Amino acid sequence: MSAAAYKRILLKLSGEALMGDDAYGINEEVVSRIVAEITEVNRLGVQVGVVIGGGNIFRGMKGAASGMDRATADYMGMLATVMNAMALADAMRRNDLEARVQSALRIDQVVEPYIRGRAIRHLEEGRVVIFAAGTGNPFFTTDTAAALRGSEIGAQIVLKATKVDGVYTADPKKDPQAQRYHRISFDEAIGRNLAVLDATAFALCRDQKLPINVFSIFKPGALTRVVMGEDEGTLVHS
Ligand SMILES: Nc1ncnc2c1ncn2[C@@H]1O[C@H](COP(=O)(O)OP(=O)(O)O)[C@@H](O)[C@H]1O
Ligand SMILES: O=c1ccn([C@@H]2O[C@H](COP(=O)(O)OP(=O)(O)O)[C@@H](O)[C@H]2O)c(=O)[nH]1
Repeated sequence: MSAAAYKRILLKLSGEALMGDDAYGINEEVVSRIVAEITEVNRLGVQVGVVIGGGNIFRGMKGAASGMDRATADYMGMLATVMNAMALADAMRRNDLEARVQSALRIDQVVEPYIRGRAIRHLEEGRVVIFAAGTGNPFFTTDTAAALRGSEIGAQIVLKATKVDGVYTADPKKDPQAQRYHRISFDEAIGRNLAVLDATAFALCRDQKLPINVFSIFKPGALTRVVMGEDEGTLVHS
């Protein structure tokens, strides 16, 4: 019997974190460690949906800053997440973990389109579903996609695995005095403009009463600890 605290989770993986110490792209070692952790959680009987970012390949804001049309740049960012999703699914296959990629943008020869009912069915069958191409809309982020897909599939929590080990009073990369919160309410996180998630994602999770746990993608065993209901990172709650 599983002693996990959740039956269904939505895990948001930072694209940038997939680079590891590389300057660009996907670091094999990082991906296989993440896959091993997801496999462990899957074997505990937890249904896992994943939203993956694309920042290791392309970020819309960066394209727009250098003069590109913002929407065009954002579509490129969404396509970057599809590549990451395929790499992740393939790493899962090599680890004997069944996975399906569903894309919010149609590329039927490559991956399944996003169909909510089918995604839920895959989850019930014990397959990991990787949601690619974010929300399918420019001007959004994969954090918002995580809040959206998490709400749609009825996940009990959104787990944001990122470069920092929780939510801080200020950006810890800029302010060495910043203190980590153990728990924080949505109202306070939004009110204080804490930028670890974008405001749209925070607002959607708050409306849906969908808690978020922010933790470090680099800390071995952290994902399992969060899933077991142990104290790890920061819990953002209603
Ligand atoms: N109050 C805060 N607490 C924690 N991290 C913060 C905060 N404000 C800004 N950040 C920054 O948010 C980043 C994580 O968010 P983001 O860049 O969206 O990551 P991801 O690529 O995982 O989506 C961290 O690297 C951190 O520097
Ligand atoms: O619903 C979405 C999700 C993502 N993106 C684009 O895809 C890029 C990659 O996603 P994100 O920056 O969220 O990835 P991460 O920060 O997790 O690496 C973004 O910069 C956006 O340009 C988008 O336009 N709409």
